[in-house]
Amino acid sequence: MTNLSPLTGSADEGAAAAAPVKSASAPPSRGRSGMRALLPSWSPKLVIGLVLVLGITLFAIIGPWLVGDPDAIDSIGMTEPSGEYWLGTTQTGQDVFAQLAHAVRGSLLVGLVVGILATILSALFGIIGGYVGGAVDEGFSLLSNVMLVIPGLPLVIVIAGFVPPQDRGWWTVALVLAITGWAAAARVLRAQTLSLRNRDYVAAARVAGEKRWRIVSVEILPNLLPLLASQFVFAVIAAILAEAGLSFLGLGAANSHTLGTMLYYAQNGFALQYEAWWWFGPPGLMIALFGCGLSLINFSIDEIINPKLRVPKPVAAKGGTPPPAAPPAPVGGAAAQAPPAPARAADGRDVVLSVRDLNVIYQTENPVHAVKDVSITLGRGEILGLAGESGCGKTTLAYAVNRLHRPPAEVASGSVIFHDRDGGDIDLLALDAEELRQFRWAKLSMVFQGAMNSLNPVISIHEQLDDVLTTHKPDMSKQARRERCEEVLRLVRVDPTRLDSFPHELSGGMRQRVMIAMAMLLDPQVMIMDEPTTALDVVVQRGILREIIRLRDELGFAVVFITHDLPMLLELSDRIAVMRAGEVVEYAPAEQIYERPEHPYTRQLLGSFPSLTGERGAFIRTGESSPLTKNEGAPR
Ligand SMILES: Nc1ncnc2c1ncn2[C@@H]1O[C@H](COP(=O)(O)OP(=O)(O)OP(=O)(O)O)[C@@H](O)[C@H]1O
Repeated sequence: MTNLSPLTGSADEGAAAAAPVKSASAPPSRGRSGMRALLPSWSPKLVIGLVLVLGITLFAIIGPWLVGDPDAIDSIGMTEPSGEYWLGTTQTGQDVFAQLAHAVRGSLLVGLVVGILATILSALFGIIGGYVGGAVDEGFSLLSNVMLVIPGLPLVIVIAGFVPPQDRGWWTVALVLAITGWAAAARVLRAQTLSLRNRDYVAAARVAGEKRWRIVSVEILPNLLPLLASQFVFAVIAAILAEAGLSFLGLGAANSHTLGTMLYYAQNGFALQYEAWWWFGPPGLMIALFGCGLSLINFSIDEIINPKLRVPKPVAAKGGTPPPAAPPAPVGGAAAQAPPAPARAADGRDVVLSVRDLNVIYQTENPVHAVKDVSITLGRGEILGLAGESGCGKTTLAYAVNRLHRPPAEVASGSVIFHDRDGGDIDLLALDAEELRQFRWAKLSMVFQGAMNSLNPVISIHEQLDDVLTTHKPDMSKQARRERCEEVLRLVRVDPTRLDSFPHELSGGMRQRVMIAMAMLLDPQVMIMDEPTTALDVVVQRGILREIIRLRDELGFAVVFITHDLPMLLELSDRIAVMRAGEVVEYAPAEQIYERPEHPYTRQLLGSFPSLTGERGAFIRTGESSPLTKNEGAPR
């Protein structure tokens, strides 16, 4: 059995399959290119945050040049805001507006310096320690742990108090705050780095001989950027607040103007008692507005840095007219509107699932019509193969059938009806969240692409299987749940003593079988398997496929088996649907697909597998039984 090699002569067609599709329901694209594509969408939160932060920063930069000397004393004493003094004067006649301009600059400098220093320190100790490991990590961890257990504020007070007031400028305070403020962030970064360094792409970079500094800066650092950015923002806010607190205690930057020192002098000048709101109000408001602005930007940081988290906006058509909205998922009476499903599939089986004219579109800047007018009927106990080259829409179809698709994917039209064993029809596109939760897994389960990595590494196999039972069958006793878990493991030929193992203690094939066992736990009527054996070697793959056929024969569930491996499907399936660029181009019994393929694309797919015509394709060429023959129940 070979994997699908790139189809000769089909490069354009393959590109067409993956290319954004402009269809009647897909509005004209207004794609962003280059750097613009990297920009986040302008959410109100981000806009307000940026306006606040940039406005205050601008005031801090140019304000001090436009105002007079903030320390100049005037004999007019404390006066309310007026045309001459926009924010009034202090007890000693100093201009509050002039003080505010210098104070905002001072506080922002403290915040910026602390933000930069604390982020550098936390990145250095957290990321380097986490990646290098060993003695370096232990040393760095010890240091950050020590910094964490020392109570922060008293330490800041001691350090700040140690520096004589005349030497205590804003930079001294900033240094003290940075030294005491990096440890918690370093711990988080270390934990994240430990997890990232075991990822496959980092291992691949290591094997490829990349230097350590490059692995850290190119493979690991970009994944930590959202964390670093929010830690920076948090450090800036915390520093401005801490400086204000220190100054309020008289331990702040004695010879500098900051918002904290302004509040300190306002308090010492009895501004509250004199109800001189113009003295203590503006600095307090500035701190609140700047913190608020940074927090709002912080909300958008993940979206800015991680393209996966960007919420796609509906794309407007040229000329400002909104695009024709995709019809919403049918509700309520959708089953009635859909063409009635045949009671029996073509081969005489009862129908368990019927998909009619399903359309799924990824509503991105360049909408992708990934599933086009697909209609398929799954018979009870049938194995339906879904074949087609990469990107033709197989996974999108499977997800939409199970309502697992997420924005930007939208079901534009069509229906998916489940014909229950008990007689009722269930319109899957009309189920609400709770109905869907009860339906999934109990009646239709799914084995995902790369399933062997879907098990949680820190939870035992038993707990993971047990979770499914406790969720769907809360009345089942503990003993009965254990017995059912053992039973399904036996069904997939994994020793039940493995129940208490953790995923890493099992081989890839065993993990795959456990996932299939999990999908069978609730005795579903349909199982969708999305390339469940792709990552496995051929021998293990065949073993698992044989189990699937045996289990189907024993338990009678239907299977939708998705793969690009057409020869495998020919051996496994009753019927095969061949997909191309989102459409089902041929849908027929497996024998017919093999013997009399009608569509040129099916012929092209078949022709691309050398084993079909070579020595090893005996079953395919002659119809002779192979070790993997349908309805064969013999164990490996
Ligand atoms: N989140 C997304 N946003 C935009 N387009 C997407 C998204 N996910 C998938 N697509 C597009 O939808 C089309 C179908 O993708 P799908 O993953 O369903 O293909 P597939 O046949 O399952 O491929 P494979 O066998 O490689 O998994 C592709 O053109 C793909 O680029």
